[in-house]
Parts: sequence; C-alpha cells; structure tokens
Amino acid sequence: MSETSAVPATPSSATSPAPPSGRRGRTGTAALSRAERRAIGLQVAAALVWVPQAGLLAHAVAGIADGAGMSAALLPALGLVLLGILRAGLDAAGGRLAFRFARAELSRLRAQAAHALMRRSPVDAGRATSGLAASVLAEQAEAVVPYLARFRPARFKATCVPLVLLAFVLPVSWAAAFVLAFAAPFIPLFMALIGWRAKEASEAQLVEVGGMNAFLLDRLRGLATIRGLGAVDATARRLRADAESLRRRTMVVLRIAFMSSAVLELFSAVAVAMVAAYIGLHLLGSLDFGSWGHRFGLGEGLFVLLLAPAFFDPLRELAAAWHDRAAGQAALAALEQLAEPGRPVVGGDVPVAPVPAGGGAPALALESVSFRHAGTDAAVFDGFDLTVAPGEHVALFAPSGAGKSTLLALLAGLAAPEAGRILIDGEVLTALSADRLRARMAYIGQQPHIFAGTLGSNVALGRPEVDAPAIGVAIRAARLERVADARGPAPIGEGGRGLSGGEGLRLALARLAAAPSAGLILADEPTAHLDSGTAGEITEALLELARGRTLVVATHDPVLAARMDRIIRLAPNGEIAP
Ligand SMILES: Nc1ncnc2c1ncn2[C@@H]1O[C@H](COP(=O)(O)OP(=O)(O)OP(=O)(O)O)[C@@H](O)[C@H]1O
Repeated sequence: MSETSAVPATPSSATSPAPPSGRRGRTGTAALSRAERRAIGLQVAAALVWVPQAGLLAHAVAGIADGAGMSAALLPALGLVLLGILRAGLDAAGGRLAFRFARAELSRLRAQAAHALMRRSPVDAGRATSGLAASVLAEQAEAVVPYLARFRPARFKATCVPLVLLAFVLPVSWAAAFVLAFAAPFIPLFMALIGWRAKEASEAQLVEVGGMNAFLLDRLRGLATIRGLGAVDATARRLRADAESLRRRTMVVLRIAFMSSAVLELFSAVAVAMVAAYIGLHLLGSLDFGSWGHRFGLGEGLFVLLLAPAFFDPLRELAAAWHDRAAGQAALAALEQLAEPGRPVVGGDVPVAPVPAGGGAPALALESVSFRHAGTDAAVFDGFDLTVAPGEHVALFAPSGAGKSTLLALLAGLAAPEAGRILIDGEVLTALSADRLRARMAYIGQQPHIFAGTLGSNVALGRPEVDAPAIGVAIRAARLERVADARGPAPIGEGGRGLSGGEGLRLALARLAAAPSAGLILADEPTAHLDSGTAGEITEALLELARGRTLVVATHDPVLAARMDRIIRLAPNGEIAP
C-alpha cells in the first residue's frame, strides 16, 4: 500500500455511485427491458408501414396502366405521402428511444464497474491497472451504445419483419415467397460464420487498445525514470510496434466487416433479380406456375416486387450493424471483468455521517488474526494478537516484507482477515461497522497521492468542512507555510510534481491536521527515503499532530521508533519477535 493519503478513510463518500440495481445480470443485456421493447416495437412498426405503401403504389400504377387516368392516382399518392411521414416519425422516435436506452444502460454498466473497482481492496494485486480501467471505462465502453442502439433493434427487426412480408407475398405467389425464403437463411448463416471471426478479431483489437493505453499511461507516469535509464528509444520502438500491430488488427476487423456486407448484397441481389424475372415472365404468360392456380395481374406482381427488396432491408441493416455486435460484446465482457468483485475492502457501502471532532482515541485489538494475500500460499499473519491502548503511540518495527503495511491495511479495513477479529474501540470491524470506524481513522501512505491543483485544494480534498481558515491552520501545523507562501495559488503538478518528498509528506500531515475527528492515525513509513534532518522534522510534526490520538507507525527507522511509547518488533513470519 503506497498511494493512499492522510484523509479520514471514507470510501463510501457522497459521490460514490449507487450500488448496481441488480435489475439484470452483471452485463445483463440478455432480456429486453420495457424501454428497449418500446424502441424496437416502434422501429418494427416503421418498417411494416412499407406494406400499405407498396399496396397503394402498386394499386395506383395498375390503375394508370388500366387507363384510369392520373387523377385516380392522386388519392393513393396522398396516402403514400402520409404513410411516409408516419414511417419517418416512427423510425425517428424508435431510434431516439433506443439511443436513450443505450446511453442509460451504458451509464449503469459504467457505474457498476466503477463501484466494483472502488470497492476492490488496494492490496488486491488482481485489480485492473489504472490505465486499463480508464481505457475500458472511458473509451471501450462506448462500443456498448451502437451495440444496444443499433445492433439489437436490427436483430429483432431481421427476425420478424421478413416473416411478416413473406406472409403478404405468399397469398399472391408461393414461388416468389419460396425464392425469398430460400435466399434468406443463407444470409444469417454466412454472417454468423463471418461473425465468429469478426468477434475474435474485435476482441483481439480491444485487448490491444487496452494494452496500449495501459502501456502508454504507465510509461507517461514513469517518464523521468525512462529518461534516467536512457530507455526513451526502446519505449518509442515498443509503442511504434504496438501501434503497427493495432493497425493490422483494425484492418482485419474492417476486412471482415466488408466481407459480411458483400455476402449479404450478393444473396439479396440474386434473390430480388429472380423474383423480378419470375414476375415479368409470369405477367408475359411464359411462366404459369407458382400463383396458386391463377394468374396474378400487374398490381399484385408490382406489390410483390416492391416487397422483395424490403424483405432484405432488415437483413442489410443487421449486416451494417454486425460489426457493432462484436465490438459491443467485447466491451460488455471487458466491463464485466472490471465489475468482478475480487478482494473487497471491508464495508464500503454504508453512507457515513460526518464524524464530530473529539470522538477520542480508540483502543485497538487484533485477536488471532490470519491473513494471506490473494494468489500467495504463505500466510503473512497466522493467529496474530496485538493490543494497543487508547492514545498509545506504537511503532511496528520490522524488516522489509514482514507485513507492516499489510497490518495497517487490515486495521483500516482495506482487506478482511481470513480468521480472527479486529476491534477498534471495542467494536468488531465488520462490513457494517467498517465505514463508521474508518471515518475515525487517518492513513498516511508511503507516497501520499497528490492531485493536480493548488496546495489548499490538496489539503481540503473536497471536504466541505475544511474551509480557508482550516486549511491555513493545517498548513501551519504541518510546517508547510514556507511552501504555501512560495506557491500561493499556483497549481502543483499531478503526482506531486514540483514538491520534494518531504514536502509531499508534510502535505499528507496537513491533510491529517484538517481531520480532527480522526482519533486513530495509521502511518506507513513516513520517514522512509528522507534525509535525517527532514525525517526529524516530519517526526516532530507527526508526534505533535498525534497528541491525544492513537498512533500506529510502520517503520524501519530506529529514530522514529524510539520516539513511540512502545516498539512492536515483527518477525519476518508476521509474529511478534521477542
Ligand atoms: N498486494 C499483494 N499481493 C500479494 N502479496 C503481497 C501484496 N502486498 C504485499 N505482499 C507480500 O506480503 C508480505 C508482506 O508485505 P508488506 O508490504 O506488508 O511488508 P512490509 O513489512 O510493509 O514491507 P516494506 O517495509 O518493504 O513496506 C510480503 O512478502 C509481500 O511480498
């Protein structure tokens, strides 16, 4: 644990997204919701308006051909226009509804994944890297919208609209219906075959995009180290190779998408041409079969001919949206993976009211605590016991890897012990009590995270009760006045760029100073990597702030340890050394 900072640890802040509704499965898009059903229903209705339109058109042309004159076509033309307006309206309304539904669903899935990420323990090594999480949540997740707004309505239209049109063609000519019905299954068949390849290619492409984003973000963060090691060229080469590989994968996805539409166009063009040839020959009297024993006229023939291309329209639409399916499903899978619960922090769901100052210094007790990190066999603690009196200052003094940071994480409820109990002020740390108890703690990590912003905003961290005078007091308590005077309102760079290590730690102490309700301070090696003079100043400031509070400090610094009331020596196997 290294990036948490000295703030009262309240993961379930007011800004946390609500827990997922559980209305559906985790990526739950299998069943249709009411909003989606309505959107699809409107789009299907819009497609079916073509049936009366085709009927009117065929009737008007047949009338003109029979010598009824242009005036007989006026009424059908008016009907055609009105139906056209209705069709456009239904289509637009259905499209808008589907888009709105898709955006709402995407927000829900994003909130669900963000919630799961937030709930995942910082000691869980399986947690997605921040680059990957940012890439999935911000970029890849967008592929869910065309999948829900375009592909799914298109799939429903492709299953029901052709059947309805067939029901209108069949009474006129079973031969024309047969040609359409025969050609139709080839299209989904070939598209499915191509689709499997498309899905694979699209998933590989998404993995590549995610990997490249994660790589880029990590390298940007470590730019100074890369420069220091003279690895700029190697990093640039790797990035270029990644970009080239991504280009190749994108081309594969596009090639497959083009191929699927070519297959569709081929089958639909052949089928429509066959229907047209059949109708023409039938009208000329050269082909007598296929019309239930009677010869259909120009009107009926034209009606069937107009329905034939419309029969393939939904399939064409499905083919156009086919690529959305692969990308959308891959994005849903990525979001689902982010939403995996993993190893959660204890609690994290219970809203906590602000804790009034002066709650007192709590006592601590660990009773037979056992813990091992996920994916490791060796237990860091096995039946570990410890008690700390209220207001006591203790040092966890141990060599590297003995479990000091893990112990602090357990005390903060950032991970649950496998066995045993942790009591804070006599209250067992459980999912129900953790948020409340955490609101009385402050945590100073080895490298406090510093956000891009002013010094003051970094001290306040959005806490409404930390106003300008409180920030001033906190800055003085942490002995940061010199930095504050020099900086004024100038922003600090992200990650503390422009601040020294000691100043960064003092900023963490200022955050602590602005949290008077935190009766328990957990500090993880606050003097590590500092020169002895700065370490001494940090020690003094910490001790001053910890007056009247319980303090647990993990350290290998004998000078800091000597200033505590008690030193607890941890052996490398996580036991208290004699
Ligand atoms: N997230 C993690 N996943 C798996 N193993 C971990 C994880 N964090 C720590 N460990 C392992 O658990 C053991 C205790 O680690 P911990 O960080 O608590 O030690 P520490 O005493 O704080 O060390 P240091 O002084 O170097 O910070 C080590 O063997 C470490 O390799």
